[in-house]
Amino acid sequence: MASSVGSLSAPAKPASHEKILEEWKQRNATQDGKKDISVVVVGHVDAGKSTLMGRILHDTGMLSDREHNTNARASARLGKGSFAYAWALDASEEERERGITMSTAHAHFNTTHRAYTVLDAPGHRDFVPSMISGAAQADVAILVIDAKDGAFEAGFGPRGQTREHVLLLRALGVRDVVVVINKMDAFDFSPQRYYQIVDELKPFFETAGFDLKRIQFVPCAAHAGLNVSAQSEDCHFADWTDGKKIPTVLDVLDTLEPPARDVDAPLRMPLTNVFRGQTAIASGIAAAGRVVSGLIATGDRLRVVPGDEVATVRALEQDSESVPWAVAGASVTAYLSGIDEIHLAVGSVLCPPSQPIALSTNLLVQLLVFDPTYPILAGSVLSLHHHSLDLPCTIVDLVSTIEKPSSTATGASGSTAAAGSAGKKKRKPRVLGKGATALVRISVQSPGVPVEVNRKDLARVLLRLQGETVAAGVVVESS
Ligand SMILES: Nc1nc2c(ncn2[C@@H]2O[C@H](COP(=O)(O)OP(=O)(O)OP(=O)(O)O)[C@@H](O)[C@H]2O)c(=O)[nH]1
Repeated sequence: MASSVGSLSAPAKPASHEKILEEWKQRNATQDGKKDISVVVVGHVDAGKSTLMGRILHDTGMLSDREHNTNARASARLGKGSFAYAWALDASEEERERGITMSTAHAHFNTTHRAYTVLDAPGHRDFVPSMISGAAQADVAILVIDAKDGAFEAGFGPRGQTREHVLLLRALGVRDVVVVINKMDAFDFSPQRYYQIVDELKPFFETAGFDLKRIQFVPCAAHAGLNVSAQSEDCHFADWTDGKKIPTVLDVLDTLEPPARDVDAPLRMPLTNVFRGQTAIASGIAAAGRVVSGLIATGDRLRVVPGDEVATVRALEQDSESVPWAVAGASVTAYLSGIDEIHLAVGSVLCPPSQPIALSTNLLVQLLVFDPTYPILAGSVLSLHHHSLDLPCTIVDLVSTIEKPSSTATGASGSTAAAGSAGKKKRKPRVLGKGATALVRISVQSPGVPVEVNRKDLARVLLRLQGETVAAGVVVESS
């Protein structure tokens, strides 16, 4: 069982939060239990994200042979046999029909030392907001690259999603990325192709502000299951390193460290989904999301922000199991009573009634500007993304900007260079240029956004304009 949840044998009446924290800290100190990590899977459309996850779920026992065989038969009937593994995550009829992921799917699997919650984000550019919502909840990321001839080049090209996804990950605070170079079967597992891709990606990661020590590369062929959980005689990865074993995707995932969890802070649980659920665990109004800070326990009375409604947690579900409590880092579904569904929405935050999160309509944001097609000026109306919330905002004032220095303009991204490095500072610029860092005032409509400037997880925002992510940043002041 994951280290952030209580056991099923806990009493119906919850222990005090102090006792829960004590138990959780003790468990962590003795390394009893697996560490919880949430991972978002990103990459250009058709790179093989869902196939890789389906394969991982199968190899870790979360998708049975029977379920997989059913998917294989049904997908073959539609002439889409190659999507059999992807169907484990692409569950809706439209997704299966079109062969693409449209919403972010949730699944769970365990490696030897870790309990993973996986968010399989869509690769298609029309669904970037879902990807943002997935990445905002993630501790680490898997970036899937299609190694096929022309496919890597298209994905990494100007219209490809590889670049945008890497920049978004960095902007959303993800620091560890496992780059899975997939479809290596199409190149007969050629080390030349693999290292060519690695060599092109590395400078881009560096320019985007990642620490290369935290970027790990793994070759695989997800569809055939090569180097996902085990190597096989058919793949020649072993030959590349004089017989020394190349780590598999699961080997690498098993070594990632979760970030420190803010368990002592008040509960903050932004909702990613609200629905009427009926499972073996509970039924009724269900609110799913990630515990960003603090802890949640059955019996808790919680305030829903925005609004002043209070609900009671009747039951909690994590990894399809009933749990009495969960702490920061866990993705859970809370079954609520004493509240009407209309008071809950995607983007609402569950908080203790005595310490609700504040809502702000005026934000001072430190921004990193990507490569906008349309100019960003004072008065521009954009959409602001904060966790799963997405609402219109207006740029009220361009306070200052530091233009991208020309020496970094050659970065592989061509879009965001080393932010903050010695560029020229300009007060009251007329427009925000590509690659600039800027301080801007933004207003959003009432009731506002639940941001907390002292907590990075809750201070990050992204700005989009006409279906394109144009800037990312951190709120430094809010009112
Ligand atoms: N040759 C080869 N094809 C693969 C491999 N992995 C996946 N594919 C194929 O690539 C196609 C797309 O796979 P998906 O898993 O749906 O890709 P995706 O990245 O999840 O797609 P979106 O979510 O829509 O962006 C399918 O036809 C897969 O069978 C692989 O290792 N080798």
